Amino acid sequence: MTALDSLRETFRRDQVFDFMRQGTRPVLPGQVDAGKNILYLEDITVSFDGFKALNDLTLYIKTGELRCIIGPNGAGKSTMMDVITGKTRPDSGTCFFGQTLDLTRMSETDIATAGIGRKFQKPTVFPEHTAFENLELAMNAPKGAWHSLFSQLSGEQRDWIEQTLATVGLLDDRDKVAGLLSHGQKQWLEIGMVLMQKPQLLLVDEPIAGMTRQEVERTGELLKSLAGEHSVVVVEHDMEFIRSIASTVTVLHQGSVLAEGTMQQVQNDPKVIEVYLGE
Ligand SMILES: Nc1ncnc2c1ncn2[C@@H]1O[C@H](COP(=O)(O)OP(=O)(O)OP(=O)(O)O)[C@@H](O)[C@H]1O
Repeated sequence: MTALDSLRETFRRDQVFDFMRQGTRPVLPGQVDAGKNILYLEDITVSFDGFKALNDLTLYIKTGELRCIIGPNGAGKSTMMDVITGKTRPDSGTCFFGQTLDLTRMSETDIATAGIGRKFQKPTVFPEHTAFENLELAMNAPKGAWHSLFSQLSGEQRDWIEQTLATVGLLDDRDKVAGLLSHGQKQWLEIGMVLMQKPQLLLVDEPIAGMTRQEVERTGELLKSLAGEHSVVVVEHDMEFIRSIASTVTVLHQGSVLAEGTMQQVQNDPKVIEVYLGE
């Protein structure tokens, strides 16, 4: 048994919490009973026309950590994110959020409500609305735009929007329409929009594509600052960026975990070198 396998065995959810396997509890926002880990993917397989995009994938994300997922094109990174958010259902395997929420049995909406937010690669902000309004719309998204148009913000809601603007570095641009923000600022605004739902787990797809060097640095700082209060999973190709933010890196290859450890450990792993050189 390799060191990675024995680590997996130690943390297998069914060994640590086996009495809880019977079913899911009702979804209550903010009540995910995360322990040491917030996310448990075990033996996940996803096939597309017989091709295994994920192949017995087992992966755990610790509560409050910032984890980077890397891997060559087609390794299964997006498919893994799709399984976590309920967009893709696995053929087999389990995917638990906290110790009791079985994500494979929940709708995409219920998963989002339970506290998993995803920031896609392409920003989808509302360009005609200000940064402040974008966050207001995101806060009210579950209730619909109609509610947003005709409801008054409470002081608490206003504070939360302002606090989020500060977190993503857009307080000075709060009244600027999003269409006029720089590419990097649009990305931060969208991260802010996801944060409005107070997710415990934040999934971020390739956050720095197309950013200037300075924007890349600020994005790294932002993601690091979100870890702790949130668990953050970042899929990214840029090794320099990953080295600057991640303490733990997981390398996917052909739908499974090839290696896991610090950037230095995975970089020196002969299996990883072979896969990347072979690209
Ligand atoms: N809906 C689908 N139908 C058929 N094949 C798919 C589908 N989605 C993904 N695949 C295949 O599954 C494999 C894994 O794809 P996935 O997008 O998860 O990889 P990735 O690691 O995110 O790649 P990239 O870094 O290029 O985004 C690829 O070979 C892809 O072609």
